[in-house]
Amino acid sequence: MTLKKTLTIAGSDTSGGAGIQADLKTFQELGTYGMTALTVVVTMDPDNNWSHNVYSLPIDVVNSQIKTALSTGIDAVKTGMLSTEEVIQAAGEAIKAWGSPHVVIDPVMVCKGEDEVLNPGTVDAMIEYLLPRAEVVTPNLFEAGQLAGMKTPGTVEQMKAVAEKIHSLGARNVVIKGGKQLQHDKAADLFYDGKTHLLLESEKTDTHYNHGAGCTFAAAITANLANGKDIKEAVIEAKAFVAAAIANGWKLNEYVGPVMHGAKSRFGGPEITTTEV
Ligand SMILES: Nc1ncnc2c1ncn2[C@@H]1O[C@H](COP(=O)(O)OP(=O)(O)O)[C@@H](O)[C@H]1O
Ligand SMILES: Cc1ncc(COP(=O)(O)O)c(C=O)c1O
Repeated sequence: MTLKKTLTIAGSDTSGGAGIQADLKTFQELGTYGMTALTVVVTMDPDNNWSHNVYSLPIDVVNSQIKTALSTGIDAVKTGMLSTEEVIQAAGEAIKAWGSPHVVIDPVMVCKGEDEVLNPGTVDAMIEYLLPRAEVVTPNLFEAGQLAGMKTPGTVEQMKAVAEKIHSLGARNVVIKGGKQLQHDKAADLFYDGKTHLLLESEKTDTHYNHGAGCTFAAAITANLANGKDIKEAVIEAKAFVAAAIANGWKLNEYVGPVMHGAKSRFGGPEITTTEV
């Protein structure tokens, strides 16, 4: 049996819910063979309210992993937490040389909650090296505003304007995640392919146990693209996958509640409605 090969270039979340851990669990659930290029290791301090430590790997080590993985003939690539401009440039150049279209950019800038984990200046590098290579980019509201150089969108109309700006920077498709943040009765994301704005909606789960949702969503899109789905289908199915994962999120300890990456195959996923807006 030949499996489609998916690569994540991202950080390690030691707590297991986000980062490459989320990506590998998702790749596995969706029947692809996952490979990794680690950029940073994130640990949490149990003696200091679970505050985050971020340890960056040397650029040579990052490059060597990317080269190893791409040499195997990868079908789709995802990027997640890329700690420095140097790593963003390296990832972008390797993806360009690789030359295949299935590139999912999750422009991770902050972890959910408080901790700033990315250095300032990385936004410009993402715009230069990653957006022009993206089949799809998946910012949350804050990240979308940063990429567009506009204020953080707070309404669907504002999301549309921001999506158009990000598309003009070279990303072929844009999904802005309204998620829990957007003042809206559903969990709503805006999908823009350069022609049509589609609002994707599912029931909003009332939970704090959503750690890793963004990574899981982007990883599911990546696996779906590797498996041959078109971009719209890949995004809609990924939304159902992550919605099920959030609905079954659970408490790891008093600080963090990860999503359950394998929920959809066990319990099914919700219906996603799509409306042109
Ligand atoms: N409470 C929720 N109920 C259902 N879906 C949600 C909820 N929160 C987020 N989502 C969905 O999960 C996906 C990831 O979004 P989000 O968690 O906001 O990303 P990020 O982790 O990057 O901030 C999106 O499709 C979003 O709409
Ligand atoms: C390595 C890593 N990548 C990405 C994220 C972003 O996680 P989320 O999917 O919850 O936005 C985190 C947050 O802790 C992380 O530690």
